[in-house]
Amino acid sequence: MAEEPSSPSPSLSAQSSASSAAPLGHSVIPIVNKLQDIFAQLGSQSTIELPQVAVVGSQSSGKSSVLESLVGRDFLPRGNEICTRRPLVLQLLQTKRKPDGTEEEYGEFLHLPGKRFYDFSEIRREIQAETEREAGGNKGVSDKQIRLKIFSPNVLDITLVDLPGLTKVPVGDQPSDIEARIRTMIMSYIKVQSCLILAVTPANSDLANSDALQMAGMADPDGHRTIGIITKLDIMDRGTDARNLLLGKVIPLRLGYVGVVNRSQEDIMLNRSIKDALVAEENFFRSRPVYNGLADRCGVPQLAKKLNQILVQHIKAVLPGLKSRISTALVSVAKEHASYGELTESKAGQGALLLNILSKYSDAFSSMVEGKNEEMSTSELSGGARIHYIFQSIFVKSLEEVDPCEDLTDDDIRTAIQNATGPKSALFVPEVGVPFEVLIRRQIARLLDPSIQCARFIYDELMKISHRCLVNELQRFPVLRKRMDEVIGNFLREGLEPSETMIGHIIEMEMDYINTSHPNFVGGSKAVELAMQQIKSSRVSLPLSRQKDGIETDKAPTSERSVKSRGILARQVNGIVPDQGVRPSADAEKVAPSGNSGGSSWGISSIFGGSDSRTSAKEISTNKAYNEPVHNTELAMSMIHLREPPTILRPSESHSEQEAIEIAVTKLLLRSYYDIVRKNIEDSIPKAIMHFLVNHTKRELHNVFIKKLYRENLFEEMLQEPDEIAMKRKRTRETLRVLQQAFRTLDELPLEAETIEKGYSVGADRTGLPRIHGLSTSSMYMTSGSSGDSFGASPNHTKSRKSSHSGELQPPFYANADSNGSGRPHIPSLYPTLDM
Ligand SMILES: Nc1nc2c(ncn2[C@@H]2O[C@H](COP(=O)(O)OP(=O)(O)OP(=O)(O)O)[C@@H](O)[C@H]2O)c(=O)[nH]1
Repeated sequence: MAEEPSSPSPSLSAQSSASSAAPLGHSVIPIVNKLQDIFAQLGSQSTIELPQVAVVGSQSSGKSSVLESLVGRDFLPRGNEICTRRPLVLQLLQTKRKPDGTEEEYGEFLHLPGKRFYDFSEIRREIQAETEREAGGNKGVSDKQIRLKIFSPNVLDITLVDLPGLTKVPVGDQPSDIEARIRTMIMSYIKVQSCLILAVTPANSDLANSDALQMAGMADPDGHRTIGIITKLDIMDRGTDARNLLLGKVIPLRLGYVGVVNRSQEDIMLNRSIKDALVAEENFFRSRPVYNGLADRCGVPQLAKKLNQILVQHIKAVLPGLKSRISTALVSVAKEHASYGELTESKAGQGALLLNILSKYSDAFSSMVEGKNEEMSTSELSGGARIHYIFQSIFVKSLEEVDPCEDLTDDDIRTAIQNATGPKSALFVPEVGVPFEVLIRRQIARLLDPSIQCARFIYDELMKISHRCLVNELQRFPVLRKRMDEVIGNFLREGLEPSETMIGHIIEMEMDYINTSHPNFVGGSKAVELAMQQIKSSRVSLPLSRQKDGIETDKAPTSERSVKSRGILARQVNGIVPDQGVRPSADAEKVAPSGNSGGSSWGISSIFGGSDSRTSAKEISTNKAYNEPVHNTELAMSMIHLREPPTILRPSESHSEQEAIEIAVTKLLLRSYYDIVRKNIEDSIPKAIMHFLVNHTKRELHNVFIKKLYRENLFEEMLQEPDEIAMKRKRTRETLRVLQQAFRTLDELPLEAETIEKGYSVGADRTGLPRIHGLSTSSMYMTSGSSGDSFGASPNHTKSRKSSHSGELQPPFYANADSNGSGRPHIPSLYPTLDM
């Protein structure tokens, strides 16, 4: 056994030499710890999954003891009765030795910031006290972490998590489902992909029943991040050893096993130090020939080194993601910071700032209206698109749906015709032209309301757009925002007035001159022709019985009649759908066959100023009106009494065919002309609104802002910012600084680190050990010659072992590295039980 006489008693401090074998790890892990602190400062620790090492196992399997040995100090509550009852997150941080060679080791709790614990037994007491604060004094378990940092020159940089041990039977305050609860808690740590799992199983228990391996198998089925730890090698039954366990022959594990000997309860009671324990452990392995050749998997120092190597690779793997997260955060924080702007004190600076804001606002407003805004939503219409929608899909569509004759009954038309005839009606044929004009004006007037409404809608839209401009930038200037809102509100209201006036003019213009010469207007003769056709077809379509029974026919429900005549009447001429309900009145039907062929003589002249034989119909109605008093003549022989004219006079009830034609013609004319006006309105109202309101605002807004707000004496007041903004600016600046620092820290990673260790692929090489970027990890572990030697694996010894195994050229203490001795490079599944 080649012992190094000069070497100090092996403790973790001895690992500093081992760690120098893998300096890359040390260039990375401090960065991660730095980042951890940075993110803790940012209060977003949970957003980054930093690599951790969690210890799992059943109760009293030796988890805390393993951790303690790794740290090299006594500080964890340990023992048969004392268990881990809250997760303890332990961050080991390597510090530099002081120039005078002395070392300083201390712990610091997150819940007691700034308080350094130099006495490690005090740390233990604090852990116990803190455990009880949260989980009570009677075996209760809590998932609330205790966070502890250990600063020491004697540790490797690793974050470790000590977890409560798995237990089956509830004791003390433990709830009945304690096992399930602890499993869930453990799972929440070890399921995280960046968590390395130390699955602790005591050597004196059955590995096949190991809770630790079972849970690790669930969390890490591929075994990429599970290291098996076999404790209590010293108290195995006489005649048994853990060689096969360590070689993975019982349950193979990709990352293999490390066997350790911790202090026994007796050792603890005797206050045996960890240093002594490590010496004892070393002696233990040295004195057991069965463990010869397994130096790489025996002892706490080996575990520490192995862990560190793997951890480095883990960190490497998460770095790019980390970096991109930081840069994303950086971008958004920088943006937020920029939105708070810089403080501007000078008048000139304030003026420039104000001017800039006003210009940007006006530009943003125009962009939104024009649809050039970069932040335009893709989920809904906004800005100009909404304006277009209001014009086309609301305004135009609503107008298109209006039927000008919808609210005009035949009686209305008849009344209008008779009123237009005036006193001469009995003698002369009236013009349809006059009632047409009266009626069409009435219809055109109806267009005013929707047009005004349309303008108001657009006004509302512009208001909305204005509220959406520069929201972020103006956040810091509430006074300015308010003043700008006022200015633009007033300005838009002012813009609404001329547009409404213009709309009024447009409608009045349409009403003022009814252009019956419009080329698209159906015209009188065509209308008459169409009306005649309608009447004719409706008559043809009437059942014979109804034709005979005039009164009944007249009183038949309109709907029934219209439905029947619809098929024949519904023809579109010049864009006009003839009135489907038009039908001859009872009188008309009676009169028509009596030979008044006047229908054929109807033409444009008769409508717009011509004369015709409308007399008969009129006469009938007049006669009828006078007939009633005549019945009473015998009662008034001497004096002829006139019936009092009724206060309200209705049009004559007699309906001639001519009248029916008149009504039909009027409707045709109304529809045709209304169509022309509607098209004009649909076209000119949006134009008026665009010109007087929308574009006017776009053009003038900037000038108006300058005129109303750009006053030197107002700068101060308008650029006032709330305290909250100043605070936010300060906070984001700080966050930004921290993030930038984090980003730089990541950038400072030595290039070689990037290239040499690009993450470990756990594919095993021929040694059965994981490969790290093409390098066998064995070569890395081999650099720890001291530890190999410390178990007496002298070079010679090594050689002999090497040759004893399969003849392959590989380091001796890996000679049996393939977990099942088959030389199989890969262990496909983690837990197939291999019987020996
Ligand atoms: N002989 C011997 N005793 C050990 C070994 N490891 C741990 N022990 C003892 O086993 C007992 C439990 O050890 P702990 O380290 O507290 O075990 P734990 O898994 O952390 O326990 P819980 O936190 O309660 O689940 C203690 O008395 C230790 O001294 C070992 O390798 N050999």
